[in-house]
Amino acid sequence: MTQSRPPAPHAPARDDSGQTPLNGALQVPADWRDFFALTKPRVMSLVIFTGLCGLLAAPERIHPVLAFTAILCIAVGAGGAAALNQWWEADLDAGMKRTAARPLPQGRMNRTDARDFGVAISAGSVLLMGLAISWLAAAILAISILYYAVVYTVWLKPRTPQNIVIGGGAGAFPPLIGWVAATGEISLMPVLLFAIIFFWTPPHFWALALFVKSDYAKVGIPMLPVVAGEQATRRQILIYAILLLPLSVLPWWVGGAGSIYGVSAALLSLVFLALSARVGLRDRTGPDDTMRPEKQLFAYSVLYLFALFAALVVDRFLPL
Ligand code: HEM
Ligand SMILES: CC(C)=CCC/C(C)=C/CC/C(C)=C/COP(=O)(O)OP(=O)(O)O
Repeated sequence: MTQSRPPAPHAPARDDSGQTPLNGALQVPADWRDFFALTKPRVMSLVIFTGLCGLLAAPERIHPVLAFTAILCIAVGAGGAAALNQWWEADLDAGMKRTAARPLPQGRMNRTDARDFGVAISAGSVLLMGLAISWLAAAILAISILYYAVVYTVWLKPRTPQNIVIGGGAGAFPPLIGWVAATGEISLMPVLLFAIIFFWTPPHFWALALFVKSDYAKVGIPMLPVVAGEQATRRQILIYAILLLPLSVLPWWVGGAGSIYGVSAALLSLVFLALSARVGLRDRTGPDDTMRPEKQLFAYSVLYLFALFAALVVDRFLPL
């Protein structure tokens, strides 16, 4: 039977000692579900999927046990980085509707436990990747963890509206890591896969930022719609979607993928461009606007990346 947990009060102020949860006392001691939630499993599912596709699309095969270990390391490393992100941002998360139900703002976990968990599983994943797979893959995994947990979360996010453009590099590493785990080296194809996610990230995130703008404004995070306004954000979304179209077909153009991938990439990116144009060319919205085109673009962005990377793998095993 599922254990029922009492609703926790909305978290108030920051605990400066960093030793206790935000609302002073634990409401319910943390259990595995809280630690699991700390890894942002829904977001990381796509990170893991793109990492797996990078590994499967590579021209060399490794033993299934090693392949499983490599993907496990990517998953655990990404989860560790997500835990560190939430440890650092616990007070901000408490102030935003979208994030207030997370374990730390809800007082289900000590902040130090979240930090220690994040450090332990991040370090463990890098060490295992190095010992079992390769130190090059381990080094790239370590860079991506530090990129997300430190460069993006601590440095860029609170400082610049270009935070996710530069920070987008963090989420673009998994297919590169998967590829390097399989082949032991970096080549053009994994760099192209990195570039695709890098250019996909701004429309993915800014579509969401447009409809949760007030949350970010409330806690003082300088996301683009807050700082530059809605219209500028809409134009930027469109620009990145235009760039993504030729970029997504480049793996086929350079001969790194076949026509199943090429046709899929073109079709998927055309739909992405159409939805982005609907958002990008939209006039000002009023306060009661449902932001349906923005919500649809965000949902499609997730589907897009799943489908694009799935096409890459199908293409690899069913070349036409
Ligand atoms: C700097 C880069 C990125 C930022 C700032 C960002 C931000 C976000 C945010 C704020 C959400 C809403 C999540 C929530 O409310 O819990 C989200 C959802 C999501 N993101 Fe990203 N994202 C980024 C990159 C990526 C990357 C690289 C991937 C995967 C390759 C990814 C996959 C997802 C998925 C799958 C969801 C939907 C989760 C759900 O179904 O609830 N994101 N993203
Ligand atoms: C292997 C490895 C380390 C991969 C990195 C994974 C990854 C997808 C990084 C991108 C960042 C991400 C999910 C940001 C969420 O934004 P946020 O943290 O600003 O969102 P929030 O407001 O929901 O906390």
